[in-house]
Formats: sequence, structure tokens, C-alpha cells
Amino acid sequence: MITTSGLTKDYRFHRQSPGLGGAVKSLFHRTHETRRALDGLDLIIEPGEFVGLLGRNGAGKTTTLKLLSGLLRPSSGTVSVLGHQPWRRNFDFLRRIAVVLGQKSMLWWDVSAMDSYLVHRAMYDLDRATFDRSVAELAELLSVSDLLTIPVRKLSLGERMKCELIGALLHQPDVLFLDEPTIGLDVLSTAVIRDFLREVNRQRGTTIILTSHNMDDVEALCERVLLVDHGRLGFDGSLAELIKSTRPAKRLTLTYASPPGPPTALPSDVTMIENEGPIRRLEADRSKITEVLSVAPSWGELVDVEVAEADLDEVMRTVLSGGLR
Ligand SMILES: Nc1ncnc2c1ncn2[C@@H]1O[C@H](COP(=O)(O)OP(=O)(O)OP(=O)(O)O)[C@@H](O)[C@H]1O
Repeated sequence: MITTSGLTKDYRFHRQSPGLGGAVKSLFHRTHETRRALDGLDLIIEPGEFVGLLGRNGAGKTTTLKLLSGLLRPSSGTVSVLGHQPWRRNFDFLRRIAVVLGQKSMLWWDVSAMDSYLVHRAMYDLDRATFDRSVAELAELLSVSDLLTIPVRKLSLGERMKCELIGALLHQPDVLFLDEPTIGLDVLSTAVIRDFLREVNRQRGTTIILTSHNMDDVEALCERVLLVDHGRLGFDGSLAELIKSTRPAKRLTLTYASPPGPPTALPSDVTMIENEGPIRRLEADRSKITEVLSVAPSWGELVDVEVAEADLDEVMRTVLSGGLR
């Protein structure tokens, strides 16, 4: 459904010296520079997948989305989405995709979301009954049915994002590209939007490609993550695999009825990270967990055991600072 091979994007730009003098000078003399944002990206995405694009700021995630959705033309390499070269912006292609870029609205500011949807309806030639049903269903799922006739500029950030998503899905696209859909939203709106996207992916089979710095979004939604690193693919697999390859250690929290005795027979490569009161927190490679659990009851009266993966934000800090194994 989506394939790229050696996909490369160079941006050409000019630097301007600061101040009025710099601005005037740049009118007459411009030196151009090139920045390589994507550097030979190869990927294949199958229909119905929910994929998260991860990477540090400036890694090339938005550029990837823009190339896949046809907003940019590649400098070299190939890209095919639904059998089309996106940058040609063929109508059949545009009818089958939708793009929601956090910082760019598809809704007109001064009119209601419904007015923008009606323009959409005309553009995509949607019949009235299907249109009405779709708007009602989507608005209900996102709890914004009573907000569609208010000028968009009067809506909050979260309400606007929900209205954006409705507009993007009215023509029932096969692929949805989303850039940071929950940025700046409160936990409630974030949860509603996550449930909605999960539903759209499952019920309609819509392929969704999402960029997000919110690891909770990625954990909740994406069964596959692609790590973009300096314009290349740094990792391709599940979030669980990414965690495993980055922080193989698991966290064990042992709670005792009262402060336990010394941790005798603790395997040598297990680290005690908290040793106070009745709680012992340890970090152990997953292969050592059973060994720890077999000696832990001898330290005291063990009342609770919790085994968890390393904290997601910690994992991402390791990944983004180049610590992927
Ligand atoms: N129009 C442009 N002109 C010049 N350079 C650009 C342009 N757009 C992006 N870049 C550069 O290309 C690189 C990749 O940018 P991109 O926006 O794809 O990164 P990103 O991974 O989406 O980052 P972020 O997480 O900060 O949104 C960055 O170094 C950025 O400065």
C-alpha cells in the first residue's frame, strides 16, 4: 500500500544576516544552502496498519508525512501510496487520503466547521444522506455534535482538533496521515481522540500513520513504530521490541510486611535501586526475574510483587540520544 525506496528530501534555503541591513542585503545577494531532511528512507506499510513515526526534533518525521501525502516532491528515490506517486496529486489519490497537520487547519477560521464540511462534500461529491450520517456519527463519537455550527475561531484547541478529524474522515479515506494530533490537549480530550482513532482504524480499516512525541499515544495506538533518525530508518518493529532492545532490564518492586533483612543471594548483575522501609526496587535483566523472585521471599514476609518494563519516557530518552542497540 505504501512503499518508499531510497526516499530523499533536500530543502534549499538561504540564510539571512540579522537586522535591516541583512534583510536589504539578502534582496540583492543570496547564498543558498541545502539541508538533507530525509536520507534514503526505505519502508513498506500494509493496509490497515497503525504506525507511529518517532524521532527527535528535526529527525524528518513531518517531511516523511508530507512526502507520503504529496505535499512535497522527493529530491530522489521513489514513493508509492495506493499505487500513486503522491506528489502528482492525482484526484483519485487525494480522494483516498487525508492529512491532519497539527499546525495547519483545513477548517476556515471565521465560519463554522459544518460550513467547511459542506465545501468538502461538494469537493468530494458526497451524497447528502451519506454526508449527514457520517457527520452525525463522527461528531457523536467525538462528543462535539453541538459545536459544529459555532465559528471555528471560538472553539478551544481540543474542540478544533476533533472538528479537524471529522473533516478529514468525511470522505472515508483509506489512509490518514496525522501530525501530532494530541499536542497541547488535556488528558480527557487526548483520551477521546485516542479512542476515536482506534475505532476508525479497527472499524473502517483505515491505515493510520501518526507522528507524536507523546509516548502514551504511541503506546496506546501503534502496533508498529518506525524510528526516523537523521533522515533514515533507525528502527522498525513493535514498541515492545523497541523497549526490549533499548532497556532490556525490567523493574521489580517488592513490598514486604515490614522492612526485610539483607538481600542475600541476589544475582550479581541485578541492581538494587531503592532500599528503604518495606519496599525494595530492583532493576534486572528479564532473564534474571525468576531467579530474583525465588530468593526474594527469604528476605522477609513478601506481600506484593510488581514487574514492569522500564519507564517509556526513559526508553525514549535513551533512543533519542542515540542509545538504540
Ligand atoms: N522548509 C524547510 N526549509 C529548510 N529546512 C527545513 C524545512 N522544513 C524542514 N526543514 C529541516 O528538515 C529537517 C527535518 O524537519 P522535519 O520537520 O521533517 O522534522 P521532524 O522530525 O518533524 O521534527 P519535529 O519533531 O521538531 O516536528 C530539520 O532539520 C528541519 O530544520
